[in-house]
Amino acid sequence: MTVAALQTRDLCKQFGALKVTNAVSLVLKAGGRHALIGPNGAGKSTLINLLTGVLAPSSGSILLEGEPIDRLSTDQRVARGLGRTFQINALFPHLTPLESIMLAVARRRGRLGRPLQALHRQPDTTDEAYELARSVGLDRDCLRRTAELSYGRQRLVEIALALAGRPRVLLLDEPAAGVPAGESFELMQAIESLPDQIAVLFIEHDMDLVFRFADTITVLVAGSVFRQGKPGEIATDPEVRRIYLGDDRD
Ligand SMILES: Nc1ncnc2c1ncn2[C@@H]1O[C@H](COP(=O)(O)OP(=O)(O)OP(=O)(O)O)[C@@H](O)[C@H]1O
Repeated sequence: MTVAALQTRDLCKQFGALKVTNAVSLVLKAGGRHALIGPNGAGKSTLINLLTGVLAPSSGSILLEGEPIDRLSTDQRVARGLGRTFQINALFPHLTPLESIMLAVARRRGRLGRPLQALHRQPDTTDEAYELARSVGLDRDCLRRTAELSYGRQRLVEIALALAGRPRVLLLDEPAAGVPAGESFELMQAIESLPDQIAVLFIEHDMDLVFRFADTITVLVAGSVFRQGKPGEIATDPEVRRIYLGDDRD
Protein backbone atom coordinates (compact mmCIF):
# COMPACT_ATOMS: atom_id res chain seq x y z
CA MET A 1 0.00 0.00 0.00
CA THR A 2 1.38 3.44 -0.86
CA VAL A 3 1.97 5.85 2.00
CA ALA A 4 -0.34 8.87 2.09
CA ALA A 5 1.35 12.13 1.09
CA LEU A 6 -0.23 13.80 4.09
CA GLN A 7 -2.49 12.43 6.78
CA THR A 8 -4.14 13.66 9.96
CA ARG A 9 -5.37 11.41 12.74
CA ASP A 10 -8.05 12.65 15.11
CA LEU A 11 -6.75 16.18 14.80
CA CYS A 12 -8.39 18.61 17.23
CA LYS A 13 -8.06 22.32 17.87
CA GLN A 14 -9.91 24.28 20.50
CA PHE A 15 -9.88 28.00 21.14
CA GLY A 16 -11.09 28.12 24.73
CA ALA A 17 -14.34 26.18 24.75
CA LEU A 18 -14.76 26.52 20.96
CA LYS A 19 -13.93 23.29 19.08
CA VAL A 20 -12.80 24.50 15.68
CA THR A 21 -11.20 21.26 14.49
CA ASN A 22 -12.94 18.17 15.74
CA ALA A 23 -11.24 14.77 15.35
CA VAL A 24 -10.34 15.35 11.71
CA SER A 25 -8.82 12.28 10.03
CA LEU A 26 -7.96 13.20 6.48
CA VAL A 27 -5.87 11.37 3.89
CA LEU A 28 -4.23 13.19 1.00
CA LYS A 29 -3.13 10.54 -1.48
CA ALA A 30 0.20 10.74 -3.28
CA GLY A 31 -0.34 12.85 -6.38
CA GLY A 32 -3.88 13.77 -5.28
CA ARG A 33 -5.78 16.92 -6.23
CA HIS A 34 -7.87 17.17 -3.09
CA ALA A 35 -10.35 19.96 -2.34
CA LEU A 36 -11.37 21.02 1.14
CA ILE A 37 -14.78 22.65 1.10
CA GLY A 38 -17.33 23.75 3.67
CA PRO A 39 -19.42 26.72 4.73
CA ASN A 40 -17.82 29.86 6.14
CA GLY A 41 -16.38 29.19 9.59
CA ALA A 42 -16.24 25.40 9.03
CA GLY A 43 -12.57 25.40 10.04
CA LYS A 44 -10.82 25.07 6.66
CA SER A 45 -8.16 27.76 7.22
CA THR A 46 -7.60 26.53 10.76
CA LEU A 47 -6.92 23.05 9.41
CA ILE A 48 -4.39 24.41 6.90
CA ASN A 49 -2.75 26.39 9.72
CA LEU A 50 -2.49 23.22 11.81
CA LEU A 51 -0.94 21.34 8.89
CA THR A 52 1.67 24.02 8.27
CA GLY A 53 2.50 24.53 11.94
CA VAL A 54 1.16 28.08 12.26
CA LEU A 55 -1.16 26.67 14.93
CA ALA A 56 -0.43 23.87 17.38
CA PRO A 57 -3.09 21.15 17.62
CA SER A 58 -4.86 20.53 20.93
CA SER A 59 -4.55 16.79 20.21
CA GLY A 60 -4.12 14.34 17.36
CA SER A 61 -1.30 13.86 14.88
CA ILE A 62 -0.12 14.92 11.41
CA LEU A 63 1.98 12.64 9.21
CA LEU A 64 3.92 13.77 6.15
CA GLU A 65 4.72 10.72 4.00
CA GLY A 66 4.23 8.56 7.07
CA GLU A 67 6.47 10.58 9.40
CA PRO A 68 5.02 12.61 12.28
CA ILE A 69 5.58 16.34 11.80
CA ASP A 70 3.48 17.74 14.67
CA ARG A 71 6.49 18.89 16.64
CA LEU A 72 8.29 20.52 13.73
CA SER A 73 8.32 24.27 13.12
CA THR A 74 6.81 25.76 9.99
CA ASP A 75 10.28 26.10 8.40
CA GLN A 76 11.18 22.52 9.25
CA ARG A 77 7.94 21.35 7.62
CA VAL A 78 8.77 23.33 4.50
CA ALA A 79 12.23 21.73 4.46
CA ARG A 80 10.55 18.30 4.71
CA GLY A 81 8.48 19.03 1.60
CA LEU A 82 5.32 20.78 2.78
CA GLY A 83 4.73 23.94 0.73
CA ARG A 84 1.90 26.43 0.90
CA THR A 85 0.48 29.62 -0.55
CA PHE A 86 -1.51 32.24 1.31
CA GLN A 87 -4.84 33.97 0.71
CA ILE A 88 -3.10 37.33 0.93
CA ASN A 89 -1.00 38.51 -1.95
CA ALA A 90 2.49 39.15 -0.54
CA LEU A 91 4.62 39.51 -3.65
CA PHE A 92 7.37 42.06 -4.33
CA PRO A 93 5.64 44.25 -6.93
CA HIS A 94 8.80 45.83 -8.37
CA LEU A 95 10.63 42.58 -9.02
CA THR A 96 10.02 40.41 -12.04
CA PRO A 97 8.56 36.94 -11.43
CA LEU A 98 11.93 35.50 -12.45
CA GLU A 99 13.73 37.54 -9.79
CA SER A 100 11.25 36.61 -7.07
CA ILE A 101 11.54 32.94 -7.96
CA MET A 102 15.35 33.22 -8.04
CA LEU A 103 15.25 34.56 -4.48
CA ALA A 104 13.05 31.62 -3.42
CA VAL A 105 15.42 29.15 -5.11
CA ALA A 106 18.39 30.83 -3.40
CA ARG A 107 16.60 30.61 -0.06
CA ARG A 108 16.07 26.87 -0.49
CA ARG A 109 19.74 26.49 -1.32
CA GLY A 110 20.77 28.46 1.76
CA ARG A 111 22.08 31.31 -0.39
CA LEU A 112 19.66 33.96 0.77
CA GLY A 113 21.24 37.33 1.45
CA ARG A 114 23.14 37.51 -1.82
CA PRO A 115 22.22 40.51 -3.96
CA LEU A 116 20.01 39.88 -6.96
CA GLN A 117 22.83 40.84 -9.33
CA ALA A 118 24.89 38.00 -7.90
CA LEU A 119 22.00 35.56 -8.41
CA HIS A 120 21.68 36.70 -12.03
CA ARG A 121 25.24 35.46 -12.52
CA GLN A 122 24.41 31.97 -11.23
CA PRO A 123 23.13 29.95 -14.19
CA ASP A 124 21.87 27.11 -11.97
CA THR A 125 19.65 29.58 -10.07
CA THR A 126 18.36 31.43 -13.14
CA ASP A 127 17.77 28.17 -15.06
CA GLU A 128 15.80 26.62 -12.22
CA ALA A 129 13.78 29.81 -11.70
CA TYR A 130 12.95 30.00 -15.39
CA GLU A 131 11.94 26.34 -15.47
CA LEU A 132 9.62 26.89 -12.48
CA ALA A 133 8.05 29.93 -14.15
CA ARG A 134 7.58 27.91 -17.33
CA SER A 135 6.01 25.01 -15.41
CA VAL A 136 3.12 27.23 -14.32
CA GLY A 137 2.78 28.98 -17.69
CA LEU A 138 4.56 32.22 -16.75
CA ASP A 139 7.36 32.07 -19.30
CA ARG A 140 6.15 35.02 -21.37
CA ASP A 141 5.68 37.16 -18.22
CA CYS A 142 8.99 36.27 -16.64
CA LEU A 143 10.71 39.59 -17.26
CA ARG A 144 7.83 41.99 -16.61
CA ARG A 145 7.36 43.76 -13.30
CA THR A 146 5.10 41.66 -11.09
CA ALA A 147 2.89 44.72 -10.46
CA GLU A 148 2.03 44.80 -14.18
CA LEU A 149 0.66 41.27 -14.22
CA SER A 150 -3.02 40.43 -13.89
CA TYR A 151 -4.12 39.21 -10.49
CA GLY A 152 -4.52 35.65 -11.76
CA ARG A 153 -0.97 35.60 -13.06
CA GLN A 154 0.30 37.04 -9.78
CA ARG A 155 -1.29 34.05 -8.06
CA LEU A 156 0.69 31.84 -10.44
CA VAL A 157 3.86 33.59 -9.28
CA GLU A 158 2.94 32.64 -5.70
CA ILE A 159 2.54 29.03 -6.74
CA ALA A 160 5.91 29.11 -8.49
CA LEU A 161 7.45 30.56 -5.30
CA ALA A 162 6.02 27.69 -3.28
CA LEU A 163 7.31 25.22 -5.89
CA ALA A 164 10.82 26.65 -5.47
CA GLY A 165 10.89 24.90 -2.09
CA ARG A 166 10.48 21.58 -3.97
CA PRO A 167 7.37 20.54 -2.06
CA ARG A 168 5.90 17.07 -2.34
CA VAL A 169 2.72 18.36 -0.75
CA LEU A 170 1.32 21.76 -1.69
CA LEU A 171 -1.38 23.46 0.39
CA LEU A 172 -3.31 26.18 -1.44
CA ASP A 173 -5.59 28.44 0.56
CA GLU A 174 -8.19 29.68 -1.92
CA PRO A 175 -5.90 29.90 -4.95
CA ALA A 176 -8.63 31.45 -7.11
CA ALA A 177 -9.98 33.93 -4.53
CA GLY A 178 -10.45 37.32 -6.18
CA VAL A 179 -9.35 36.03 -9.57
CA PRO A 180 -11.77 36.90 -12.40
CA ALA A 181 -13.67 33.90 -13.80
CA GLY A 182 -11.86 34.04 -17.13
CA GLU A 183 -8.49 33.62 -15.43
CA SER A 184 -9.39 31.20 -12.64
CA PHE A 185 -9.79 28.29 -15.05
CA GLU A 186 -6.28 28.83 -16.40
CA LEU A 187 -4.97 29.08 -12.85
CA MET A 188 -6.57 25.82 -11.83
CA GLN A 189 -5.35 24.15 -15.02
CA ALA A 190 -1.79 25.10 -14.04
CA ILE A 191 -2.36 23.55 -10.62
CA GLU A 192 -3.88 20.43 -12.14
CA SER A 193 -0.90 19.98 -14.44
CA LEU A 194 1.71 20.14 -11.69
CA PRO A 195 3.87 17.01 -11.65
CA ASP A 196 2.22 13.90 -10.18
CA GLN A 197 4.94 13.76 -7.51
CA ILE A 198 3.27 16.79 -5.91
CA ALA A 199 0.05 16.19 -3.99
CA VAL A 200 -2.21 19.24 -3.73
CA LEU A 201 -4.73 20.09 -1.02
CA PHE A 202 -6.71 23.22 -1.81
CA ILE A 203 -9.47 25.23 -0.17
CA GLU A 204 -11.87 26.63 -2.73
CA HIS A 205 -15.29 28.26 -2.56
CA ASP A 206 -16.00 28.14 -6.30
CA MET A 207 -17.83 24.85 -6.78
CA ASP A 208 -17.34 24.82 -10.54
CA LEU A 209 -13.58 24.81 -10.00
CA VAL A 210 -13.80 22.23 -7.21
CA PHE A 211 -15.84 19.75 -9.24
CA ARG A 212 -13.76 20.32 -12.35
CA PHE A 213 -10.31 19.98 -10.80
CA ALA A 214 -10.49 17.87 -7.61
CA ASP A 215 -10.17 14.08 -7.66
CA THR A 216 -11.25 13.90 -4.01
CA ILE A 217 -13.38 16.27 -1.94
CA THR A 218 -13.57 16.58 1.82
CA VAL A 219 -16.58 18.46 3.17
CA LEU A 220 -15.91 20.08 6.51
CA VAL A 221 -18.88 21.18 8.62
CA ALA A 222 -18.48 22.77 12.06
CA GLY A 223 -14.90 21.49 12.37
CA SER A 224 -15.70 17.86 11.54
CA VAL A 225 -15.34 15.85 8.35
CA PHE A 226 -18.91 15.57 7.15
CA ARG A 227 -18.14 13.61 3.96
CA GLN A 228 -15.13 12.60 1.91
CA GLY A 229 -15.34 11.13 -1.56
CA LYS A 230 -14.97 11.51 -5.30
CA PRO A 231 -16.62 14.57 -6.89
CA GLY A 232 -19.46 12.45 -8.31
CA GLU A 233 -20.25 11.00 -4.88
CA ILE A 234 -20.17 14.38 -3.16
CA ALA A 235 -22.29 16.07 -5.84
CA THR A 236 -25.03 13.46 -5.53
CA ASP A 237 -24.97 13.07 -1.75
CA PRO A 238 -28.38 14.36 -0.59
CA GLU A 239 -27.09 15.48 2.82
CA VAL A 240 -24.21 17.46 1.30
CA ARG A 241 -26.61 19.06 -1.14
CA ARG A 242 -28.99 19.98 1.65
CA ILE A 243 -26.39 21.29 4.11
CA TYR A 244 -23.79 22.80 1.87
CA LEU A 245 -24.65 23.11 -1.79
CA GLY A 246 -28.36 23.85 -1.52
CA ASP A 247 -31.06 21.50 -2.74
CA ASP A 248 -31.65 23.16 -6.07
CA ARG A 249 -28.11 22.80 -7.40
CA ASP A 250 -27.70 20.89 -10.68
N1 LIG B 1 -7.46 32.49 16.66
C1 LIG B 1 -8.76 32.20 16.84
N2 LIG B 1 -9.35 32.38 18.04
C2 LIG B 1 -10.65 32.08 18.22
N3 LIG B 1 -11.45 31.60 17.26
C3 LIG B 1 -10.92 31.40 16.05
C4 LIG B 1 -9.55 31.68 15.76
N4 LIG B 1 -9.30 31.38 14.46
C5 LIG B 1 -10.47 30.93 13.96
N5 LIG B 1 -11.44 30.94 14.91
C6 LIG B 1 -12.83 30.51 14.73
O1 LIG B 1 -12.78 29.21 14.21
C7 LIG B 1 -13.85 28.98 13.30
C8 LIG B 1 -13.30 28.45 12.00
O2 LIG B 1 -12.59 29.50 11.33
P1 LIG B 1 -11.81 29.24 9.95
O3 LIG B 1 -11.26 30.55 9.53
O4 LIG B 1 -10.87 28.12 10.11
O5 LIG B 1 -13.01 28.79 9.01
P2 LIG B 1 -13.04 28.69 7.43
O6 LIG B 1 -13.79 27.43 7.10
O7 LIG B 1 -11.68 28.81 6.86
O8 LIG B 1 -13.93 29.95 7.06
P3 LIG B 1 -13.95 30.86 5.70
O9 LIG B 1 -14.52 29.98 4.63
O10 LIG B 1 -14.89 31.96 6.07
O11 LIG B 1 -12.55 31.32 5.44
C9 LIG B 1 -14.61 30.29 13.19
O12 LIG B 1 -15.71 30.22 14.06
C10 LIG B 1 -13.60 31.30 13.68
O13 LIG B 1 -14.24 32.40 14.26
